[in-house]
Amino acid sequence: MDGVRRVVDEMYVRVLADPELTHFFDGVPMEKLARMQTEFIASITSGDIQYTGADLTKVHAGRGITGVHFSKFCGHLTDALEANNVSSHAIDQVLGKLAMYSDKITGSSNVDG
Ligand code: HEM
Repeated sequence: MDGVRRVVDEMYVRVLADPELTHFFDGVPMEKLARMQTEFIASITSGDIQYTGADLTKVHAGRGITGVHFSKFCGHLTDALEANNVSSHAIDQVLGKLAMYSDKITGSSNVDG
């Protein structure tokens, strides 16, 4: 969990510095978000951890998140994983799992992605 948390913190530094993504996080309690995101990523990469946060479809609905935003977000995660010396094989596995959630994240705004 500590390793995942390091990666997640680094990812959100990059996401918040991205002019196309930062406004989505205005007013969002980032400490709680980082905690839940850590739990979520840990849960999809290890069978021992259970995600206890909000339903991903509900929490992202109505925010106007497109496939382009989703891809950029995953790009920042990739950079954060690389910066923490995660192997490219393991990175591919994480990205492959996350790709399965893209419909939940982008919802009905998935028009251009
Ligand atoms: C693989 C992609 C993604 C995953 C796995 C993911 C996962 C999560 C998780 C676990 C939460 C916390 C839920 C809770 O508080 O219980 C969350 C919240 C949030 N996500 Fe995502 N997310 C993804 C992509 C995105 C993208 C691309 C955006 C916007 C560009 C985004 C914007 C948000 C916002 C604004 C919240 C905070 C909601 C709130 O607390 O009010 N997410 N996400």
